[in-house]
Amino acid sequence: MTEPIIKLEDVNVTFQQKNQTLPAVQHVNLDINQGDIYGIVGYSGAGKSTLSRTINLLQNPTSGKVTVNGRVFFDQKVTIKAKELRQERQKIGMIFQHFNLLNEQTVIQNVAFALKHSKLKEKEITAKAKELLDLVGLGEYANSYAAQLSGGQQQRVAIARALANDPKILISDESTSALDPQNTNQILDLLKDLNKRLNLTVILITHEIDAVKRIANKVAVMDHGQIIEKGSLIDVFIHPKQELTQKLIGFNDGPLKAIGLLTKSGERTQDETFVKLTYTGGEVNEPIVVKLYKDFSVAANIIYSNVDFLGDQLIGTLFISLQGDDANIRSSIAYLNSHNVTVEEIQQGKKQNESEAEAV
Ligand SMILES: Nc1ncnc2c1ncn2[C@@H]1O[C@H](COP(=O)(O)OP(=O)(O)OP(=O)(O)O)[C@@H](O)[C@H]1O
Repeated sequence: MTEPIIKLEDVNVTFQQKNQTLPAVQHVNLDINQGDIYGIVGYSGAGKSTLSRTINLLQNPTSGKVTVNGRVFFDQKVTIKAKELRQERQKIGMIFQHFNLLNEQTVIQNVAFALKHSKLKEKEITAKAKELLDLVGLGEYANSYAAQLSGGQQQRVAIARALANDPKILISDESTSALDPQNTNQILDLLKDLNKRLNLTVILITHEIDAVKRIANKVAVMDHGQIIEKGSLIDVFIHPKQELTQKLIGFNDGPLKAIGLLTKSGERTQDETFVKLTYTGGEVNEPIVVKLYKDFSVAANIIYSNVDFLGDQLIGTLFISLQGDDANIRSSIAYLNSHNVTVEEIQQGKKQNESEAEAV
């Protein structure tokens, strides 16, 4: 297995504020692989920016270990010389909510500015800046002034500037937070495109879960300086374990409440088995309800169904009640499991009580 491009081991950052000690980042362990789009999501103050700044030592950890591109930057103390750190930082581009462009300079001058200290000659710098502007779809705006561009276009210039030194990693710290939904999606799609074309590793710091949903393949949820949940986007979205994760992703507990109420009111009989089915796109190509009835004599009533997208992956969710002979119900669940449908049985007692408690 290849080494992660970024490895954070038990990273802590503590700030002293007056007489108080503030643990901004606590015991963070994170492996980010080359080519990942890693979403780091959480509410304001969770420690996301501070954590991302430890990657290039813009913020020194209080303790822990930071390894980037195979170089140990920090191991309980800074372990890299200042000059080498400057070189290594060039491999890590950053973009922010505010574009920080030089408004009185042209777009191409803004990008060329990042190459000022490179070994390239002036002509080469101009050619490279033009190439970068083409890459972000702004070639025709090269000679416009930064201030004349829309927010989305200005963020594109900032992206071109961040890519000037051919970084392997791009840290996007709330880069779409100041943009309207259309520009947000265009910038996110550009990041995804750059990730594919350049094999660029992207760290997407955001409080907007939809941004993560649109382009990330991995996600970490931060709360009070800690990573409380992390993993592949699909796993975390389908099986969110922490309450905060459920809240962030807008986990719909309506179906559980409905099942609780149905059983409580006696509308449904005790011999029903309630299940939640989850499947990813293309995997369910037989009509489940018909199949269960025809082959297993199990009647399936749909309580709730939904389809959602994670990137371009379709995720289907179905809450159904199964009625029939117990052995047949078991066989039908086994059938579903063997057809790439995740089946979760809803323990009426437990989930019902939980959902009732929430409903009060
Ligand atoms: N340089 C600093 N000195 C003291 N406290 C700081 C410093 N930087 C951040 N903090 C504090 O650390 C905590 C985490 O801040 P951080 O900016 O990392 O959170 P965040 O999740 O990125 O939120 P936001 O999106 O609002 O910036 C906050 O309580 C913040 O006030």
